[in-house]
Amino acid sequence: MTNIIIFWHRRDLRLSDNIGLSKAYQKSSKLVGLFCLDPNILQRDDIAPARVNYMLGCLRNLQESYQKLGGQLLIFQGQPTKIIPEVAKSLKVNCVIWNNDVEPYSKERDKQVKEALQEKGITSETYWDQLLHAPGEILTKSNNDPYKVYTPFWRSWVKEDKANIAESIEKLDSLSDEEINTVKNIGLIDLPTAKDLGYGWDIPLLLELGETAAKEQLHYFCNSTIYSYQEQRNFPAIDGTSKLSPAFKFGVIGIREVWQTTIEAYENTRSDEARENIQTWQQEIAWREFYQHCLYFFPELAEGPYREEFQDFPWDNNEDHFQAWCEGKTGYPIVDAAMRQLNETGWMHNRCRMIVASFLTKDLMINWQWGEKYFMQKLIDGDLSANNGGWQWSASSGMDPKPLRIFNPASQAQKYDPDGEYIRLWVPEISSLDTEYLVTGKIPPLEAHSCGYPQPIVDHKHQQREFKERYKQIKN
Ligand SMILES: Cc1cc2nc3c(=O)[nH]c(=O)nc-3n(C[C@H](O)[C@H](O)[C@H](O)COP(=O)(O)OP(=O)(O)OC[C@H]3O[C@@H](n4cnc5c(N)ncnc54)[C@H](O)[C@@H]3O)c2cc1C
Repeated sequence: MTNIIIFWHRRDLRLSDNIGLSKAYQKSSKLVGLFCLDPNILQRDDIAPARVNYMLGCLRNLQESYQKLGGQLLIFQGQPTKIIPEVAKSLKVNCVIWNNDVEPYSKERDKQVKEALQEKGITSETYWDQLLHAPGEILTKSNNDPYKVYTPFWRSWVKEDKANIAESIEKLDSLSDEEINTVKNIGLIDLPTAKDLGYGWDIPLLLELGETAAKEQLHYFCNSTIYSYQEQRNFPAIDGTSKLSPAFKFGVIGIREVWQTTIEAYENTRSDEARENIQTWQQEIAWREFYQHCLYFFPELAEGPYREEFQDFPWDNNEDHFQAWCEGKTGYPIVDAAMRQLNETGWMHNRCRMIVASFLTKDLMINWQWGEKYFMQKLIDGDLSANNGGWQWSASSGMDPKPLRIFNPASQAQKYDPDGEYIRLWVPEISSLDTEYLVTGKIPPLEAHSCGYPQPIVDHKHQQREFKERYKQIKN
């Protein structure tokens, strides 16, 4: 009789270029995929409906892919620490395999699952899959310490050889009905819809569901937009970025395949300029890895500011201001456009994420953790390491202590939305006003009033001075 092997999917909702899955397949073609809907995650108060919809849609797609190969992806609901060992025992498997993650919760959960399996005499194997370089592979030359600053991290990271695409899995042997019956009482369910779980979402998602769609998007991007990425990525009205972030978040695309595709794009051009553009995109892939390494080595980042002096920052934390920011009603058109894009689509352009994060922390002087949580409640790509990294960078509380950055919303809009196209799209009530008013934010009160648009809730110049004063105090 062929031994059954379990592969536990988590942030790797795909069959191709999946290291742990390939290793499992090498051991046995009677490989069953398992996914556990974990209440510790799904019942948190920072879950975004768009994200749950994307995840469940990709799971459905993955289930179909398993079926096409003759196998099964079983869905369970409950505590993974209980379910995984019980299912493994009932199916009499002797090995469970999964890919590692960097988040503090996942690390602790995985440790407990490993121990519970061990107690039942079942082995487990884990692999690094979601990163081109696992934590510990990129360390400072001087002390073998994790990097805390991005640029030297990037220089070391880019020099290292990258792994090849993992071997594909082909034909699978399915479980018998009898075998399935043995796990029915352990929380086996039919895959629910997001609505069933209370996360209805009727708007088209940023990216189509599943592995094939993510690959198509990657190839489309690497055959076209990537060649002008460096310039265009900063303009929110232009479709100049890959829009692959949800696929990265849930591992719907393999990172080695992504890298390989950028190398092909590089080799397909002789233009130095085009090559620079490709490298700029590769640098974003390295930012993603940098923040994951940071979270892995410094899990305290998830709890609060990395720089201790920020523990005592005298935030204003004005609830009305926070509400206005969330709803896109601050009277600063570029900020409001961005927040409405987030609320309406579950995604926000990177330039705008930086603008609204600076505005919340430096203009409204609201604790960045409020913004971090709000983003997680809305983003389709919401990811602890990237989100926390982005927020701490914007708040100046993180590990990359550059001189204090304060974004001026008007200069940002003048530079990156010079025709007010993005503002007009997302703040339609002011779309007929002069571009000058939109980008400077200086809308005459009467005109603003007749459009039903609010006056600025704070004065940028005043707040900027005030923030610098408070910052000086905490630094002393
Ligand atoms: C305050 C703030 C919060 C953010 N929150 C998240 C988040 O929750 N999840 C998330 O994936 N990204 C986050 N980012 C980073 C970035 O805004 C998004 O990754 C990007 O906008 C996604 O769009 P894209 O896929 O078209 O990106 P592209 O420009 O095509 O970049 C390709 C990929 O590189 C990675 N990447 C790009 N920029 C960054 C970055 N600064 N940090 C880490 N990874 C990056 C992403 O995986 C992205 O999909 C945040 C940035 C800021 C300033």
